[in-house]
Amino acid sequence: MGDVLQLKQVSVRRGGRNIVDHVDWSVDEGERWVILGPNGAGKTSLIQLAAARLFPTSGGVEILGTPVGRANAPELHPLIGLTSSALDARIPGSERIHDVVRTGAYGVTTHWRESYDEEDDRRARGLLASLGVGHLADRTFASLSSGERKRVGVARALMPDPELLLLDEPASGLDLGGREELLDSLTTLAHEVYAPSMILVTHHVEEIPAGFTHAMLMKDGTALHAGPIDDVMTSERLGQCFGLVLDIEKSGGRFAARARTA
Ligand SMILES: Nc1ncnc2c1ncn2[C@@H]1O[C@H](COP(=O)(O)OP(=O)(O)OP(=O)(O)O)[C@@H](O)[C@H]1O
Repeated sequence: MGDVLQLKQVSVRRGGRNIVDHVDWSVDEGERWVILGPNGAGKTSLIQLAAARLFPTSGGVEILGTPVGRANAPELHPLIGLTSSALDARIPGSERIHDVVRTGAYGVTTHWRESYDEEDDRRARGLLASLGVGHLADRTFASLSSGERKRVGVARALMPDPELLLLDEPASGLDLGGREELLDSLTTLAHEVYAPSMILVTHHVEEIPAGFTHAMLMKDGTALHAGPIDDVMTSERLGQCFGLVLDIEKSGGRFAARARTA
């Protein structure tokens, strides 16, 4: 098992402590995971391990059946789509949106000497359209709203047709309309036959798209609970993770949570 991603007793040590602490985790084809946890729990570190952009201090990571090391990580990168605000920050503001998406095929953030064929152009246009931002293809990255940038980021991450899609806080900073449009796009993507396996990090249960299958709750670098989403997303488990007494509800495949009042 763990044919997409397998972590065995993975720790990452920084500043004299384990920021990821003995994590075991398996992600299989077709699964869509959400990772939740308080600030500093280790969620982004875990995503970076899954992206072969961070390496364990101890333990082993396998991506798509290949044990990951610094030497072979670049070969794995085209198989992994990644979107995060750190990556968005590296894209020059003057870059044309069509190029922002096309350069995702090479995992670079600015158009230089790579060559593209008609199929690449068609794919970039198709992805922008499927994320509802096809009309922005000729605009510059700097001219987009944060919600539009997030959707362009997902289109870019999908450009190399990855087998694993990693989304680090894709809905952060979006207004209600922008968040709902993005989640709708992700739910549509989740239900496509050839959709990649997905891992999404968020701070808010309301930002979990319908159709996600599994959840991990992280705390202090550990995987406190991990498994099928309805087993993990309970008031008791989520409350334990965030140190709160919570009520959690699910309706139409979406979750909502709030602190319990006396
Ligand atoms: N190079 C480093 N040296 C020391 N500590 C680090 C280093 N990199 C990360 N950390 C710490 O590791 C912890 C986990 O960070 P990480 O970004 O993975 O958490 P997170 O759950 O994504 O947090 P947030 O929800 O706030 O984005 C944090 O306490 C962070 O300060």
